[in-house]
Amino acid sequence: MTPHNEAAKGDYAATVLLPGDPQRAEWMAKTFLEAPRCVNRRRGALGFTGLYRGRPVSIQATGIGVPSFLVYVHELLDFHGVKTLIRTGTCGGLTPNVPLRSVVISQSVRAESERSGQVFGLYDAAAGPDPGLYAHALACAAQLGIDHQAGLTICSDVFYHPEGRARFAEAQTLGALAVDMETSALYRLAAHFGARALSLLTVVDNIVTDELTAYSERQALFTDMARLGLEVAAEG
Ligand SMILES: O=P(O)(O)O[C@H]1O[C@H](CO)[C@@H](O)[C@H]1O
Ligand SMILES: O=c1cc[nH]c(=O)[nH]1
Repeated sequence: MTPHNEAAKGDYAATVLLPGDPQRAEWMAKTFLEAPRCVNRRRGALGFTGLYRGRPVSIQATGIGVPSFLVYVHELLDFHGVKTLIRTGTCGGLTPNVPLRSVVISQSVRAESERSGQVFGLYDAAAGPDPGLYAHALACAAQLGIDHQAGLTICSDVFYHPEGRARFAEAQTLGALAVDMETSALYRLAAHFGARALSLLTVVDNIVTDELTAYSERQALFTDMARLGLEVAAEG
């Protein structure tokens, strides 16, 4: 048990999928895992453990933004000894070439703020995805016929920003594909603890074209990303 998670040692598998939204965590667990068991309800940050293709896998909701993410994932790594983290998040497309509902695989990440997620330098490691997980995700996505792109993603601390889309101009010149709010923390924290990490993101809106998916279609929307994350978890 930790201050934010009622699970006992041993309740989490060594590999944990990390959606932000607790409803996505519950849907993924009940849709894809055999014998899913809820291991955390504290603060509604639902966590589940079950089997995927006979191997133990957990799914833990992390909430919105780096501060929330750092709490839940630090405790998974430090207390529960988790070794592999696969974010199954959502993102906003930063280029018209990233189709709505497709999957972005974060090959590298830039935090919008240099200070984001840093605790006196603790997590200040040059960090990216685990090369093995990344390569495996690319191969699985191709094999499963999942519409995907891999590249630079941006991690922002602010969803509603007074500058609107203009604040992403520099990122767009760097070729950034999409923005989310947790991936830089994922890669930094995993590097600090010597864990493996990968961020998979479904495009739910596009900041350039103003296209938007409806929340009501989101379960079906996440099928590709969930399958991809679980396949990487099972074999990666
Ligand atoms: O859908 P999740 O996984 O929460 O991810 C994205 O959605 C939230 C913003 O709406 C942020 O957490 C962002 O990173
Ligand atoms: O526009 C978006 C969509 C999802 N997540 C974000 O952080 N931004």
